[in-house]
Amino acid sequence: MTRTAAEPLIHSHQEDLDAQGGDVDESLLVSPGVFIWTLTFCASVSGLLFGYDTGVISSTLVSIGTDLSSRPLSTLDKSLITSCTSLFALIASPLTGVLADHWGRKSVILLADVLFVLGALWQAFTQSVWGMIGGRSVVGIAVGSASFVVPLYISELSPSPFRGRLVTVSTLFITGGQVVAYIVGWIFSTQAHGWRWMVGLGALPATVQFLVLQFMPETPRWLIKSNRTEQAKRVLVRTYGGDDNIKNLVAAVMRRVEKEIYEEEESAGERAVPGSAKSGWRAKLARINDNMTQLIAVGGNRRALIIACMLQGFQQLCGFNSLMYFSATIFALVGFSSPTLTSLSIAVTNFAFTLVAFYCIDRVGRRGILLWSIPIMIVGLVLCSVAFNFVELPASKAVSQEQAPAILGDKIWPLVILVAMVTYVAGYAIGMGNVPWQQSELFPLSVRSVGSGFATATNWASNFLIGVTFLPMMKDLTPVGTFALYASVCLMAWFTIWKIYPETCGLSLEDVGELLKDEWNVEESVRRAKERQREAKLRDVPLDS
Ligand SMILES: O[C@H]1[C@H](O)[C@@H](O)[C@H](O)[C@@H](O)[C@H]1O
Repeated sequence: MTRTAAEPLIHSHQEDLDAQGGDVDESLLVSPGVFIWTLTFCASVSGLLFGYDTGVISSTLVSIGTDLSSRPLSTLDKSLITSCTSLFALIASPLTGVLADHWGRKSVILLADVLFVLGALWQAFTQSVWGMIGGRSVVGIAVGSASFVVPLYISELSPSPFRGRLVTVSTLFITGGQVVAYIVGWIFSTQAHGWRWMVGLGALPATVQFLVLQFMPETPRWLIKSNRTEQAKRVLVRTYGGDDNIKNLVAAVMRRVEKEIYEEEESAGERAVPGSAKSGWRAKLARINDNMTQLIAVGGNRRALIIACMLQGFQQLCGFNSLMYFSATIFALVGFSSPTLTSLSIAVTNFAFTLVAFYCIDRVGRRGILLWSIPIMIVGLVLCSVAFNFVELPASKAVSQEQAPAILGDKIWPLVILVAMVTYVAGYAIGMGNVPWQQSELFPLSVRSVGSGFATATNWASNFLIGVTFLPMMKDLTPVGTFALYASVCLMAWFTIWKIYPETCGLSLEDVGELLKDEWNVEESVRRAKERQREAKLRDVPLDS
């Protein structure tokens, strides 16, 4: 079999299967091709913007001074500027979830780019606090749309053995964007009006992505659903490589998706009230209404929604973003002389350990990686909570982001807190930080987009909650209580995942739907995942090397 650089490697057993004309197994693919890598990287630029825009706000707030409305920012101004982004993200994700079904996944990425540019320029040129809130809200709509549609786009394009790691690339870009935001913030914070550059720079990658996206295809699954089968076939051929030897594989994927659509349309037909045929926008509204109902009423969809929302909720409620937003404040409180630089260790650890997730996720599995990484988070949080007992905090001063005083006490405990936080963040980045973004694979095609939209809204709602409760909790519940609470949330997450989250690693998108159809199927899924691993070993092909 000849192979060009643009084609994925495929195990030679594939040729035997093709010769026999038998059905084909995606796990025989040995690596993704250049085409799919290129699409993944281009789509993930939205992740970079997501990370950058959410990460840059803390240095922006401390650099604005009196540039807006000719006065210093009040605490209320700061809260509004910070929280409006997550608020608008949470409103936008279910709405653009519906749009992604009608316009296509790519169109929503394009829309998000336009909003990213608009929001960045709006913030950079605004003269008032309300102008800033307006700009941040536009960015919120962009972030809310991009955060669900990019993993959806990637998972619908990816061959199943690589889906986990390809979706993880978008999380790598998010965490990378946060590191870049910290560094840019640090560079520009010393310059007069430097914050305008910090927020304005986000327009650059968005413009580049907008241009590159013109050359990128829609996902084959959306194309098939929109009756564009020839186009879908062309995308699949390029995704799996142009080689004749994979034609059976492409045909098998087409068959699988068409079968799923056929079954879904058949049951929609059965559900339709006789004589209720509508046309135009009425038909569209009826379709949207039907999708929403099906998301809740059909057992498999409901289970998928519960798992996706549960994972997204726990991703935020475990408290990671309080460190992302306020770690400099905490490090200043416990006495580090350079808190901003110390807090960079949080962002860098998050990025570095997402690389570990990238390596492991298709080997260990989604469920597997969560079950062994959450205990690491718990160890970090408990250690943190214990260490805070030994650090004397300035009781007279409220915990505020502005000027937390440098202090005190024994030097060893602040260091223990740093080590504990880094341990927690490492555990988070390996599992919780990225597995919830694999959400799209849980839903069948008919409700994939709306389901992912709702799960993403859960993420942003919980993100908002953590953002507004962290500082009051540090004050009223004390740091010891706050970190102990996050540890107990992680414990709850572990048990819930253990009970209801089946292993989806290596399954095709269509097979995941089958898995959740009648029950959670946890034991069966784990057994089958082990079987797949054994088979791969027997063939001497790592599932995902
Ligand atoms: O997956 C991402 C990532 O873990 C980020 O670091 C975090 O800030 C986001 O909230 C999360 O959704």
